Amino acid sequence: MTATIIDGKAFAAQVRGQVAQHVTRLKDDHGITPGLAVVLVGADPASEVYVKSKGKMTKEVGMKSVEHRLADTTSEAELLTLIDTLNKDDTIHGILVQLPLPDHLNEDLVISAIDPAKDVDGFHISNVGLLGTGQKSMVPCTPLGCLMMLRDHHGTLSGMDAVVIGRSNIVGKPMAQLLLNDSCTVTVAHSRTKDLAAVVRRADIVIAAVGRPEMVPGDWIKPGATIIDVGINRLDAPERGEGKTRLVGDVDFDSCAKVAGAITPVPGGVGPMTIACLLANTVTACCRAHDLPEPEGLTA
Ligand SMILES: Nc1nc2c(c(=O)[nH]1)N[C@@H](CN(C=O)c1ccc(C(=O)N[C@@H](CCC(=O)O)C(=O)O)cc1)CN2
Repeated sequence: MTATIIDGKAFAAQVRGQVAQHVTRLKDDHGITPGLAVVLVGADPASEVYVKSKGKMTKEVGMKSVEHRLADTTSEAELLTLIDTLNKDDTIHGILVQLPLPDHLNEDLVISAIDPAKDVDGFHISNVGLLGTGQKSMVPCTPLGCLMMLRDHHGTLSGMDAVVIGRSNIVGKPMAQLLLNDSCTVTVAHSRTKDLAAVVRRADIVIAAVGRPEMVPGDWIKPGATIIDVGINRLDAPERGEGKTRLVGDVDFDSCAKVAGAITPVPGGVGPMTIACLLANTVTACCRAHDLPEPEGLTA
């Protein structure tokens, strides 16, 4: 078998197109422009790239984009004051603090300062609780993107056996919750899971989100299974020239693609969906703030 490649880059462009249509409607029919504020503390090179990309795509879909770039010496009090100002700003519907934060800042405390209604990352404890109880919430962008790709590929996920490898608060746990809400039978595997190969082998859906390059080999995969690879690992690639690198996922793409029914590539799979879903969440937050119907197909 050779797996179908699920093209996250193309799908993300489609989602951004839908977001742009909703933005036009909000502007034309209601005089409202959705606004997203992104806060970056410090100068982590990867975060710089993601924040720049978020600003560019926010503007491309017609939304207001605000960027706050703070020095890595910024105190917790200064950051909390900025969040408070953004919480009170009616032109801002979504607030995102880029992670990771410098070590001296407490991520939990910072996230808990964001108004849950503007928490377009879905990391606030109120949103975690709402998702966990199957209620309307803001949903973390990466798992939402994975869910959209799975629904698009399969239609319904009901009754499917899903294994999520990784139990992070940002991906693994919310992903498991979303799959459960879609009536999958869900196993969350992690570093202490016994016989991980056997656990993965029974899955119709494998979500790999461990952050270990090419950890899942093809002989762990049930023939025909769908693999969503969340890993983004940068490896040295001297074969491409001095100082060159290449990106790989958490699954060994070549061996897995021979067995799976469908697979997301890295790059060009889950990554682009993360930013598309951030824009979708901002439109959703804007509609909720103004008591307007939510955009269909862009929420969980
Ligand atoms: N507050 C948040 N911080 C972080 C999040 C998040 O969702 N919220 N996620 C990641 C980083 N991230 C967005 O912020 C992100 C990661 C990767 C991509 C992406 O498109 N990746 C490309 C490859 C890019 C490259 O060449 O390096 C791909 O996979 O094709 C987008 C967004 C951590 N922080």
